Amino acid sequence: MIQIENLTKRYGSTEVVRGVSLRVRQGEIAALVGTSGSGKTTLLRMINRLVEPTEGRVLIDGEDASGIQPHLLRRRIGYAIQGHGLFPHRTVGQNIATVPHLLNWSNREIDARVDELLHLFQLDPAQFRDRMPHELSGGQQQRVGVARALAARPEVLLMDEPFGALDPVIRAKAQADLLELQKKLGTTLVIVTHDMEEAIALGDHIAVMDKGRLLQYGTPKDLLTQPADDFVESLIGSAERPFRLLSLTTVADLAEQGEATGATIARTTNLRDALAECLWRGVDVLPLDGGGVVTLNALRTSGRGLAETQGEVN
Ligand SMILES: Nc1ncnc2c1ncn2[C@@H]1O[C@H](COP(=O)(O)OP(=O)(O)OP(=O)(O)O)[C@@H](O)[C@H]1O
Repeated sequence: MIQIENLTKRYGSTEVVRGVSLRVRQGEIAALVGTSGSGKTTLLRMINRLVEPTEGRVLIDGEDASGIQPHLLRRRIGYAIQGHGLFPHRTVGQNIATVPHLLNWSNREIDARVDELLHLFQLDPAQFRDRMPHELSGGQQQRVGVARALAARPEVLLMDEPFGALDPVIRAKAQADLLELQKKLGTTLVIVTHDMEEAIALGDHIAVMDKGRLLQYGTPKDLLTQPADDFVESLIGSAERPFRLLSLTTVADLAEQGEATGATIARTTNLRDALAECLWRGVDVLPLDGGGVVTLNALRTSGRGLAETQGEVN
């Protein structure tokens, strides 16, 4: 659990983070979004004391971070940044081993951990362990960057625009991999992103920042249905809101008995993707994995229901 209490950062007379309080529960993902310069990175870096707070405090599992030596704190908290930040003259294996090495793990333990993480990130150790970072694609570099941040099994992982440099297709894949991994490991995650879509896809809770202030901290649904003010509403994008709401629910909730032709879709498919699939295939019913169907009619009704809850009925 991360508790951020009334955290403020001033440079001279300028307050770049202003009295922010929020909690991230064990195993949850918090996404920090907001305009450029709103203080997201500064807030993130105060969690691992790369930036020292001017006022307020951060508790990690109840322990005041200001009482933990910064270098020890940073070994407990993984940190991954945009453009991966890999050491260019060290192999993939050496990069991943950085923190375990600092913690004096045995060579045997380190080698086993490196291979375990490479497997986890779908990079064959025999093929990738001894490569240099420049011998990897952008997506592979990014995965190694995240693997390195996770190497010493940190309780908390901080990520600053980790997928910002990736193209949209790889980015979606990287997000899905991260979600799966995070569920498996139970890591508490705080991620800074410019991309509301990414925040909605990843965040259990989303923190919206503007000019150093926290405007709203809530679930994706809270933000979509009850934006705290015009700024949050504009960031959410009112035109896309119905689609974003659709992306929060899976077809499993709308499954009906019946049969339909064509390839089945997973029950975890969200309503937006199912709607796109109907339009793309030109059908009004889709078969589901494991039996049953979802109909275009059910998707429409559900979409209308969601729109009504936010007062957008026409
Ligand atoms: N060391 C520093 N000295 C003075 N001002 C700083 C320092 N670091 C950051 N700032 C200022 O603090 C404000 C917040 O910066 P921060 O990087 O936290 O914003 P951000 O929301 O992460 O922005 P972006 O999305 O563009 O990365 C900016 O106006 C920035 O210029």
